[in-house]
Amino acid sequence: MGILEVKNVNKRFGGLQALGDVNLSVAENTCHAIIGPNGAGKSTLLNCLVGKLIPDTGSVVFDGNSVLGRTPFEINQMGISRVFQTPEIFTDLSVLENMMIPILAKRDGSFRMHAIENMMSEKDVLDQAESMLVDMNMADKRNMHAASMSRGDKRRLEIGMCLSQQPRLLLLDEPTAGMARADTNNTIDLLKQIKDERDITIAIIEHDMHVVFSLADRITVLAQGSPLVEDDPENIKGNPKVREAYLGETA
Ligand SMILES: Nc1ncnc2c1ncn2[C@@H]1O[C@H](COP(=O)(O)OP(=O)(O)OP(=O)(O)O)[C@@H](O)[C@H]1O
Repeated sequence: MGILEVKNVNKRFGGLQALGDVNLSVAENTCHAIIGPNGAGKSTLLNCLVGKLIPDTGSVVFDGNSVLGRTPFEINQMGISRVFQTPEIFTDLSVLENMMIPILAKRDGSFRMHAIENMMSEKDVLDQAESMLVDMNMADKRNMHAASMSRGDKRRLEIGMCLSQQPRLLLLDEPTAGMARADTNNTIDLLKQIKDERDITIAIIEHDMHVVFSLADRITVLAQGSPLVEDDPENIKGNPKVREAYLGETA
């Protein structure tokens, strides 16, 4: 039994079957990649896991509890954190202030913007944020304006902000989209480090096969809304069905 169990999930948008009978089991403390061509249903599936979409039928169970019917905030409190394609950071604030926000939100169960004014007097929150910046190799950037960071560093900060909430499942939605190769490689190294050092499960959607094969322990290929195959990376690489569906090659 995986930490995340998706069973017979269906989702239609009008006449379009975006997800058809999706089954997915993500084992605890592994990195599970979900790949597939454009329009295969990857983002729709991810949205069903975090409460942004509700499946028409089927179940989504995290650590023995259904996520269906819960708000994105409640699902986050259950231990699922999501990193979006575009970094979701506060560009007007410093790197340190950004890191403090999710820690405050987790502690208080909500976050109000005026809390920023008194944030620096919160010694425990400050210590946790500083410590996470050290873990992310960003301590030297603590006073930088978040807006002035590179795309790779913004993503590093955002991943750190997610981790500061101590999630058990980290969902990554194309974490290296739009990055230069050097930033992509730094992000791969960071995610490998997170995998090795933390008690965490990672599910990743990614188009860049270099990223997928560097990180994934298990891969599910979606095609036209349904799982085509699930296997280990080595077997996925050589699978003619995958090449045909995903790479557009004939077997
Ligand atoms: N809100 C929506 N309303 C109508 N159709 C939608 C909606 N969201 C997604 N779709 C459609 O559902 C299908 C699956 O889309 P989805 O974004 O999940 O695919 P994807 O695999 O994530 O694609 P990509 O790799 O291009 O991001 C597509 O045909 C898309 O146009």
